[in-house]
Amino acid sequence: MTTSITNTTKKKNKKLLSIQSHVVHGYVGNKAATFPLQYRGWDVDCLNTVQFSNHPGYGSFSGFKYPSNELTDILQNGLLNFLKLNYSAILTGYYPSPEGFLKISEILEEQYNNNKDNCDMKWILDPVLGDNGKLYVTEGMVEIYKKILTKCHIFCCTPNQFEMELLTAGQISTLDDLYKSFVKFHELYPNVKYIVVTNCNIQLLHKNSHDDNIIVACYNTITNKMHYCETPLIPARFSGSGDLFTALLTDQLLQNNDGVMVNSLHDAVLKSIFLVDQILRNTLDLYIKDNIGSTNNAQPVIKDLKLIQSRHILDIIDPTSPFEAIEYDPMIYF
Ligand SMILES: Nc1ncnc2c1ncn2[C@@H]1O[C@H](COP(=O)(O)OP(=O)(O)O)[C@@H](O)[C@H]1O
Ligand SMILES: Cc1ncc(COP(=O)(O)O)c(C=O)c1O
Repeated sequence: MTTSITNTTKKKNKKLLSIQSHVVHGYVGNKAATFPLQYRGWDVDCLNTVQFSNHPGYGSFSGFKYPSNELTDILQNGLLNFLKLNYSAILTGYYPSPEGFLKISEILEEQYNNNKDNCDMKWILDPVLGDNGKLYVTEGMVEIYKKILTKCHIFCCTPNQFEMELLTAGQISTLDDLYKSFVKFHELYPNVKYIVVTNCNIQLLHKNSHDDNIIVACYNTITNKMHYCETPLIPARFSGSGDLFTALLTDQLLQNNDGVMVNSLHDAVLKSIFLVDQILRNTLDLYIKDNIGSTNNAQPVIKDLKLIQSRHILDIIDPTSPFEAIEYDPMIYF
C-alpha cells in the first residue's frame, strides 16, 4: 500500500509552461504548440509574449507586445510564488524584448536551482532569431541568447541552421561543419544537454543524396555523438512548422515524466520528424483541395497549418518513423 502511494505521488503530471507568441488567427508560436501538446496529454499553461492578428509572414498584421514587466510579474508572482506551480517542462520561443527575456531566464534558472532535488523541470529553448540568413528579432537578442545559453541549465535547444551559425559564429556548408558547430556549441554552452538543428540545407557529398532533402541533426552532450537524418522536402513553405516540431519533440523526449527518458535523443527526433512530415503533407493536400483551379504555384506559401484537421496524426502516440538516423563518424567524413 505504502509503495503504491509513493509510486503515485512520484509520478509527476505532464505539466508544461509555454512562453511564446499568440496569434488570434492561425497556428504559430503558442497556437502551434498548445493543441498538439494537449492532444497528447499535456496540461499546457500559456504565457503569451505578443498578441498579433496573424503571423507576420502574411506581410501585414495588427497587434501588440505585452510589456516585459507584466510578463515577469505573471511568471514570478502569479505562477511561481502564489500558485507554487512545479512545471515538468518549460518551452520558450519567440520573445520580443531582449531585456525582458533575460529577466525571464533569471527567474527560470532560479526556479531550477531552488528545486534541483525534487523538481525535474526541463527547459526546452527554441532560440527564435531568424531564418535563411535574415534576423526577425532585434540584433540585441543574439547576445541575450548567448548569455542565457551560457548561464542557464537547458535540457534541449532547437536552433535552425541560421540560428546555429549565429550562436557559434561560423558557417555551416558541410556535414563536417555541422559536426564542428555542435562541438563548438557544447564548448561555449556546456549547460545545454541536447542540441537539435531543425532544418539544414547542406549537400551530403558522401552518398547519392537527393538535393531536395532537409537535414535534421542532433547532438547528445552525454555521449558526444551526432546523428543526422534526411527527410524529403515537401514542395511548399509553411509557417509554424518549427514551433510544431519543437512541441512534438518535447513530447517525444518527456512523454514519461518520471524523470526517465523513454526515447533516445535521435529516436525522439525521428518520431517528431515523422509526425511533422505527416501533418505538413496533410496541410498541403487540404490546401490544394481548397484552392483547386486557383493556384498553379509549384511551391505554395501555406500560411496556416491544418492542425485540427490533422488530429488523426496526433493520435499516433508511438510512431514508427520510416526515417533513419545515421551516426556521424568524424574520422570517416572530413
Ligand atoms: N517544406 C518542408 N518539407 C518537409 N519538411 C519540412 C518542411 N518545412 C519544415 N519541415 C519540417 O519542419 C521542421 C522544422 O523546420 P522549420 O520550420 O524550417 O524550422 P524553424 O522554424 O526552426 O526554421 C523540419 O525539421 C522539418 O522536419
Ligand atoms: C510572432 C512569431 N511567432 C512565431 C514565429 C516562428 O514561426 P516559424 O515557426 O514559422 O519560424 C515567428 C517568426 O516569424 C513570429 O514572428
